[in-house]
Amino acid sequence: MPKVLISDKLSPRAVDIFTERGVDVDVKPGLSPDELAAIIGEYDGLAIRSATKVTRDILDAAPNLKVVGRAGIGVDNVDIPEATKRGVVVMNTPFGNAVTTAEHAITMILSLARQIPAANESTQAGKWEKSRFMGTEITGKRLGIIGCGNIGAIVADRAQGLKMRVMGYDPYLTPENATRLGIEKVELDELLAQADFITLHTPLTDGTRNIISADALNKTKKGVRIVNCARGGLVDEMALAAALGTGHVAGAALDVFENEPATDNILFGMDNVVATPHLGASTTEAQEKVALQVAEQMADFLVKGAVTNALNMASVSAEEAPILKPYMVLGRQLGSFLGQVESEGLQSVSIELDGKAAVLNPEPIVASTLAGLLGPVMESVNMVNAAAVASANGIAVSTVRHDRQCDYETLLRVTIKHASGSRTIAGTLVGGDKARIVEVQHIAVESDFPAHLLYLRNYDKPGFIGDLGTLCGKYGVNIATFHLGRRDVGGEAVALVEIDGELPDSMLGDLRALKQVVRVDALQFQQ
Ligand SMILES: NC(=O)C1=CN([C@@H]2O[C@H](COP(=O)(O)OP(=O)(O)OC[C@H]3O[C@@H](n4cnc5c(N)ncnc54)[C@H](O)[C@@H]3O)[C@@H](O)[C@H]2O)C=CC1
Ligand SMILES: O=C(O)CCC(=O)C(=O)O
Repeated sequence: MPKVLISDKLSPRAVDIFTERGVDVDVKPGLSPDELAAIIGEYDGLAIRSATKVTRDILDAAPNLKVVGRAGIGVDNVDIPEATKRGVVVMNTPFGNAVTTAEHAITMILSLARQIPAANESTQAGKWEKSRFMGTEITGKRLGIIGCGNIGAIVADRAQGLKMRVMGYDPYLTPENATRLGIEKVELDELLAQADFITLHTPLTDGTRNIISADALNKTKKGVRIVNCARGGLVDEMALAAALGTGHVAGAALDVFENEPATDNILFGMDNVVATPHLGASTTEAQEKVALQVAEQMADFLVKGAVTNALNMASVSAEEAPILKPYMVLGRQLGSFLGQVESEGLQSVSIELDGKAAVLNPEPIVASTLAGLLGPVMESVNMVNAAAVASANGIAVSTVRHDRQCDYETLLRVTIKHASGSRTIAGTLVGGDKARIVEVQHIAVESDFPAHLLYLRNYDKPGFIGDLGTLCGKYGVNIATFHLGRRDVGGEAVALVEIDGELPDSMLGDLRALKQVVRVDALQFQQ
């Protein structure tokens, strides 16, 4: 039974879902990095929110880890490139807390406009400072949204309900979507110059770090108010403190900070600052949704092979997973055959899907084929990183889905081009799920993918089988199955010979010396 660790505070519904779906679960929030590293080796899955940092050190200590599930949106606490290298799928729940976070941003806008937190504190302290808390109306004010994705779009909708005029800066926002969302699409400088309120809703990336810098703040309108419910690091906190100090920025409401937990920060204690401790996603409804969703996704992956909302792998639905699985095995074995035969100078790979295979989601099949192909040549290649590894090594990958009559009910063909030529192999599924070779170099020949297979290219001449049998006898190698194919009588031929156990190295030399033999490869297949 797969085993998952929940290392942050998640709704208890997650435990129920894991248990109902056949996954063992331990709940241990608040572990230090060392404590987590000491136990993570036992687990197949790790479910987190934002407190757990999934670093290279944690991944190094997790040889069995297959999936990290983030109950939330931002995954900047997970080292995705390192997870990918190790074949660990990283999933998030991209929608579960979006409404709640957008509502927090709207709350922050209103809190700033009417100075609610400070007014509350003063009133409850027995002061009656009516004239100190003069507010600003938000009706008709310009709201600039930086990042108009899921959350930004919901903020735009709610702000329009409050009669704000909404503009947005997002390089990936199409004019059509901007019109549909009622957002005036502008460049960053225009937004900075015109907005009365600026709210941030981008991920933290190299492109967005310090997007609100000292320079950007200089371009803003005097009296602007700034809201950040996305990530600390988007706003330069020193520059913001300076701009608040001069009064150029009238107020800032921050849910997120450069260093969290933020127990000390240059902005704390300033009159016009509202701060919350990363509460954007903290409503009962959102936490229920993300916990439930992450548990469902992780359990479906670990139990059925379904992949949903992964950031480093193609999606596979729970319905598709059992159908795709045998094709992924077939692709891996065909790839492995070619990868063992031809390991040098790979230039391109073409994966053709014919018959029933042509209507399937090709991405997982292609990923598995590439993992099989590159595995014998490169270390640490897996389904999760195979496409990236191929691309990084300049190997062009193409997929062809044929819409034509096929001799087989279903067929996969893999063709590679390498420095000195090309190789091709095709396979089918027998009985719906058993991988079988049906062609090598366009020569019809049938074989399973046994643990040990001799692949011989020879000439179709009398004496070959006798010579091969004699050598096997001499070395004590038992032939389990024997399959022959030829292009034409007396011409190029192929033999696929299943043997019981590994081929002795010295026998390989003797086989290659046989006069009818062109090449011999001793192949091994994962069972
Ligand atoms: N405070 C909290 O508790 C929460 C914070 N978040 C944060 O909110 C962020 C946004 O979440 P979603 O809207 O769901 O993500 P999303 O991926 O739907 O939207 C992000 C948008 O940012 C845009 N973007 C990327 N680079 C940009 C750039 N350089 N300039 C302007 N726009 C850029 C993208 O095109 C995209 O439209 C998350 O990445 C997460 O860090 C999310 C949930 C809760
Ligand atoms: O889990 C949380 O409380 C934080 C949520 C968040 O920041 C996110 O989903 O990106």
